[in-house]
Amino acid sequence: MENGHGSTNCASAVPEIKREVPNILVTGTPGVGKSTLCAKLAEITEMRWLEISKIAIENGCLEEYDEVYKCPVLDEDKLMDGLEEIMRHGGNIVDYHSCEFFPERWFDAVYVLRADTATLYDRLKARGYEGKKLEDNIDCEIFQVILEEAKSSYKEGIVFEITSLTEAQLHENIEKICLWVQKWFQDHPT
Ligand SMILES: Nc1ncnc2c1ncn2[C@@H]1O[C@H](COP(=O)(O)OP(=O)(O)O)[C@@H](O)[C@H]1O
Repeated sequence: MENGHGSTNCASAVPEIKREVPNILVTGTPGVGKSTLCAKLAEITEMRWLEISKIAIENGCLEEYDEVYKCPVLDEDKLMDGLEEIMRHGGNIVDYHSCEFFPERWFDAVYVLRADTATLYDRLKARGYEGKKLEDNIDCEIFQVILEEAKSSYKEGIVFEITSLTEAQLHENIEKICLWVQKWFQDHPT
């Protein structure tokens, strides 16, 4: 089966089952606030927070090390195969800074977090990013690369752009997503 970009992976041969709990993808440039949002959301909804970067390391799903960006490169197929079963059953909040390689059928909602340049710069600097890695991540946000990726990989109606720069916005976003989850349950009675 194809994902949003036409690539394939062998896990998609597994027959689909009807999810009783939705799957949510939270994506965006590093530093936009994905982990902060996901941690809170997982606590409130009791859904499972899947930090893809950590899962990839823990399960040996890394192919090589990118010296320019100083980060590991994912073995996407191995990772997708490993996650297939857990995603089929639903109840997951997937947290990753890219979104085009996940199978489209996995997600019921895709939240793309956005941040302004000044805030993102400070956050990434504080994290120790510098040089090309810092510049490219800032450019990625300015040119809304992840938002465009999400829009071209998932159905328009399930992609939501949100901003999480302050505590107040964080709470607004949590409320908004919790309402979306409630509505999903109403629309998908068991
Ligand atoms: N809504 C928010 N209000 C204030 N600070 C935030 C908010 N969201 C994230 N941060 C801060 O921004 C930094 C990056 O957030 P993080 O959740 O780690 O981003 P990501 O997971 O997208 O890389 C952290 O220091 C975090 O405390």
